[in-house]
Amino acid sequence: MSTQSVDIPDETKGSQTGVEETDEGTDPESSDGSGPLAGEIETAGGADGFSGDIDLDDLDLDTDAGDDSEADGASRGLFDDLLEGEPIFESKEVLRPSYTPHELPHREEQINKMATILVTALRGDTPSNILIYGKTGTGKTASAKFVSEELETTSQKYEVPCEVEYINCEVTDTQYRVLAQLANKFIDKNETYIEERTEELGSLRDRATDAADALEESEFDDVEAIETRIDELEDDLEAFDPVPMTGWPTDRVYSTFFDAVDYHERVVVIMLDEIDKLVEKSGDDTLYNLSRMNSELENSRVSIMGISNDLKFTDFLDPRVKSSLGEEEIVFPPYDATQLRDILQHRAETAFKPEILSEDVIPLCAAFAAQEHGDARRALDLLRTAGELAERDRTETVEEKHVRKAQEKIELDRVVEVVRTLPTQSKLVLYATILLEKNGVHNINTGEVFNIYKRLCQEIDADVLTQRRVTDLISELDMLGIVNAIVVSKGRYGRTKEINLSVPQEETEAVLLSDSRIGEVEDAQPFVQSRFDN
Ligand SMILES: Nc1ncnc2c1ncn2[C@@H]1O[C@H](COP(=O)(O)OP(=O)(O)OP(=O)(O)O)[C@@H](O)[C@H]1O
Repeated sequence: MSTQSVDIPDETKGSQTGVEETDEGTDPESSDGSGPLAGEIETAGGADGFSGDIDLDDLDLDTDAGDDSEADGASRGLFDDLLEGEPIFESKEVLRPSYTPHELPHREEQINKMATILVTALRGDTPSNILIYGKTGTGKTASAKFVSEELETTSQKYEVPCEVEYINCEVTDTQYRVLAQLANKFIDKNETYIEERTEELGSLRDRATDAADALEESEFDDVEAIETRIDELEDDLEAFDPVPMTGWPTDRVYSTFFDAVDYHERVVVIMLDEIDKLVEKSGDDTLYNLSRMNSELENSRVSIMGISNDLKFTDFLDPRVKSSLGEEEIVFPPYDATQLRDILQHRAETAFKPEILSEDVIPLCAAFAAQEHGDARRALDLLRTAGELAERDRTETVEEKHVRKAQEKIELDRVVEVVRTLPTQSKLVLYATILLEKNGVHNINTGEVFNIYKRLCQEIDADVLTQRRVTDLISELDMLGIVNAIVVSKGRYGRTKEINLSVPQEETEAVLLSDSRIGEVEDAQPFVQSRFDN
């Protein structure tokens, strides 16, 4: 609260601190209540009030009434202030990653290819398995989800049973979890199927009880047969046993999943997003089991759609899995700046109020994102952040400078996240580098980093790694883009690394010190300095 007192307009302060106002203040209605931090100001007024002819009772009353209405005014003012001015966004949601666009410009070719393969499902046959590749932000998930939704809608229209199940393998990354999640999803679907079917049969039974010819078009000979079928369905419903998140042997999870899928006739498409993460974490057993299911299923058919950022992940697969999974491959190339411009243009039309974006905003966002690696997610993030910064500046339009600031902010957020999640030893190595830079050392060599690092470890009682290991950690920091380490030859003295920080020093240091362990190094300056004095 205290910081808000800075914003109080002078005239408001005057009217509330003045002694002559105190009497009026007894009437809560008369207080304008617009000044934040009223309590503070009111106390000052009250103190003044003792010097005049004011009844103490009045004074008490005054203080209370003033406090209430002013406190109320403070919070109202806070939001009123922020709501002031024309909003920039029509719907910010449209720019968030969770939003699924209805149109995906520049992905027609890939979408058509997927549809051509999956249409088989609508004819009741098994579609080929599909592997989708492409770098991050190239629209793989968005396109696959778009096609799946269309597939499910069309299957309902033509009453061909076809279902798509989506699993993100970055989150669900073991065979147990994948199979358990699928089993439970299919059990849920089977429950709904049984409820609908029992209802249909119940109504058929009622009609058949009234008039026997109601059964003519059905598969049942008499009412009793319907009753028996309803009982069977109800028994099945009772028998479904959802898989717990841990604890069962894998073959029991697999057979529960298998039975759930095969419960009735349908084609099932299993979409495994970030499939490379699953293989990396737990090998290719899941894929092996899923890809050989069709030969054993009696009622249903399964097709797999794998999505991966990593073009090489199939190198780690068993050759049988590899050939089965990659029956069809679709590549999503990175977007170029012109394509990104189109994508942003489409989204911006619904996301922003009309005429809010100045001319160069979209081209600049597209150019920045194209420089990265043609990532639409990055382009959309930039546009949204630029809008938010403009909103914060309370300007009426989003300008080029907002995009540039957004680019810096996103980059800094990335650095903060990477640094925050480094292991302690890497943080110590990085902190040693920062301390050296702060002391004016450039082109730092590994030995210098190692010496300061050792002192830091001693300060906080951490294990000291060997210089060789520290060199490896420096290489890792280089790969993460946090430092820049180049190998230079020192002639007959051999080779060494020259290390420079590639991220903003102050912010990075602040992130490091927010780690309680690193924060223990209270004042590292003296010993760093002493190293240079020697
Ligand atoms: N052609 C496009 N038109 C409109 N929006 C797009 C297009 N391509 C991608 N996007 C948007 O970009 C963001 C990232 O797309 P998506 O999640 O599909 O990428 P991805 O290739 O699956 O990336 P990752 O591999 O990182 O998951 C999403 O918000 C998506 O809506």
